[in-house]
Amino acid sequence: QTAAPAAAPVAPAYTPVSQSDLVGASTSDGWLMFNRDYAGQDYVPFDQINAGNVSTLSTAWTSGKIDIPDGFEGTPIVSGNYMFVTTPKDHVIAYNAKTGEKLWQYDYKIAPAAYKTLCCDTNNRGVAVYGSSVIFGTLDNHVVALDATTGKEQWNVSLAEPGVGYSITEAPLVVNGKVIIASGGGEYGARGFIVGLDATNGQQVWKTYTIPSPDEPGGDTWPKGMYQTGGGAAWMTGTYDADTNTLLWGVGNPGPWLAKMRPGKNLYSDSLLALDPDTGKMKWYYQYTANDTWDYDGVNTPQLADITYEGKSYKAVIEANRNGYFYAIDRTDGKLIYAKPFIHDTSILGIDKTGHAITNEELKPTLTKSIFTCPSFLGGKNWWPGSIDPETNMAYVPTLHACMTMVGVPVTYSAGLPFLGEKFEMKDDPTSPGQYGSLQAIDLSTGKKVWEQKSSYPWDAGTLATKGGLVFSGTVDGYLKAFDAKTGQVVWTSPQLTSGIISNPISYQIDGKQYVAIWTGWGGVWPIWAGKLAAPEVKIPRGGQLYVFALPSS
Ligand SMILES: O=C(O)c1cc(C(=O)O)c2c(n1)C(=O)C(=O)c1cc(C(=O)O)[nH]c1-2
Ligand SMILES: [Ca+2]
Repeated sequence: QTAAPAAAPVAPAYTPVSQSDLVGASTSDGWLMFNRDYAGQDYVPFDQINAGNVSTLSTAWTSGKIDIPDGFEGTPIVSGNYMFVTTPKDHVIAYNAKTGEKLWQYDYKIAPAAYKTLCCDTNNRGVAVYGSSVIFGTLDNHVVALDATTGKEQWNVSLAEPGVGYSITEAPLVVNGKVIIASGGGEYGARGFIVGLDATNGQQVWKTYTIPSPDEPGGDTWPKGMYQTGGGAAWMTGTYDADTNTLLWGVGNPGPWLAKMRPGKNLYSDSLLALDPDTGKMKWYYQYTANDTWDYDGVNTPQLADITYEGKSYKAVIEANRNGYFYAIDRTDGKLIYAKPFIHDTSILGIDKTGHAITNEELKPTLTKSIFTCPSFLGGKNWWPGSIDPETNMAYVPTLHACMTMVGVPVTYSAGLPFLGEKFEMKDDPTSPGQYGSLQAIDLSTGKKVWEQKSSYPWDAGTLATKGGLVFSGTVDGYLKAFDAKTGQVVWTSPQLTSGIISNPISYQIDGKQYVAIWTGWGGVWPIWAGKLAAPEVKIPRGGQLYVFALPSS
């Protein structure tokens, strides 16, 4: 390249990221991983932006519109002065996080076969940073490492063929020099797995299937041979307990969807797995929904929190599950602390003496029986990460309110085709018709709702809690909002942005200035699968744009 050097961006210096930087991510000025820190709290200890001044928040810089019509689900990662983002088509872009200057762009070429096995839109939720690498997964199942300062490829490995069911949508997590990442593909019967790759060269160190073979523990919870097409995709980034060196990772729905075809608990579908990050060996598991027939993937972020419940202290892992229950589980042994419904729920009847959900067997469809149940197959909450505020002791949870009809249909497995065995249609929740979403604050020491902001739209965006006493989240019609963390009152609404928001807001500081960043870019699962319920969103313009907000300079 001989282009005019004066126009070339001056790349800021980059400080390589170490394992101790990742362990200390919660006190960093950046946003070093998908959920900011290993605990997965999506909380920043910054209070420059607060209830007193948030009304003056304005745009510091934007990316300009990016003309891709699919859902922008990526969480920007900020390390030093660099911000790394992904587009739904596996492009990676580096910006100067302070000025918005574009530093480089890497255009991954997705194998066309990959597009036929994407259940829920074309998307990429972001990168991981480690050493001088920026690491991400692709829809055709590669994991790629780029040089953070130049965007040049360092290594590129393939985990599975495209077109047979697998696809990677999640951001990797790096622990102890290993890139931990997993596939999606539960709707295609692809047998789920999680891998640990050597971060220096991409070589596989371990691979753990989420669905056991007959000779492994849990293998007897499947009818003969069905584990091979049993789904169980671990398609959302997990978290990590550094104190006990334990990885926590959620597992999705079993395949096929029609449970009557696979009697048994179908471990480890819809479960939380505790794994050794160095070997992939399982320490314990907790199954949220046994023998699931409703697509209640157990993949929502397992968030670490130290809580008190009924007078006792626990090292807990918190998860607002797709089955509509808000769980607190002891993260030292996988035992339930409590689980409480946070939406209208007919699929789950309560919790039994062993601490597990009692599923409503009457509301499981067969080839001849159609059922109506709540929540819908998109769950009481889908993948959008919530946040945990240690000061208010609350979890801020984006929730969905809808029900569904469902009936069995004959299906046989064929690689690369949907493996469902059910037909379904989303319906209004009779207890809250026309109200498809809410943002809820839940007290960690009771599991009970403290406040709720209802919306006619689904609540399709993640949340960010800040020490400034604020909770940020986005709306389907394109507004970023700040809520008072204690009361839920709206204290700031952005101007209407170019598209709807289905991503997770982040915050970072550079040179003593606090920024809040968010992608717009409507898409994701709702417009594809919500049927008539998604009619109001047809008018929402498509295309992505990254917005970065800050207080005006005084
Ligand atoms: O079982 C799976 O493998 C799998 C994967 C994905 C994905 O990778 O995005 C989703 C789902 N399931 C799913 O059930 C779902 O509701 C969903 C929503 C979204 C999205 O990006 O909005 N992805 C997925
Ligand atoms: Ca699924």
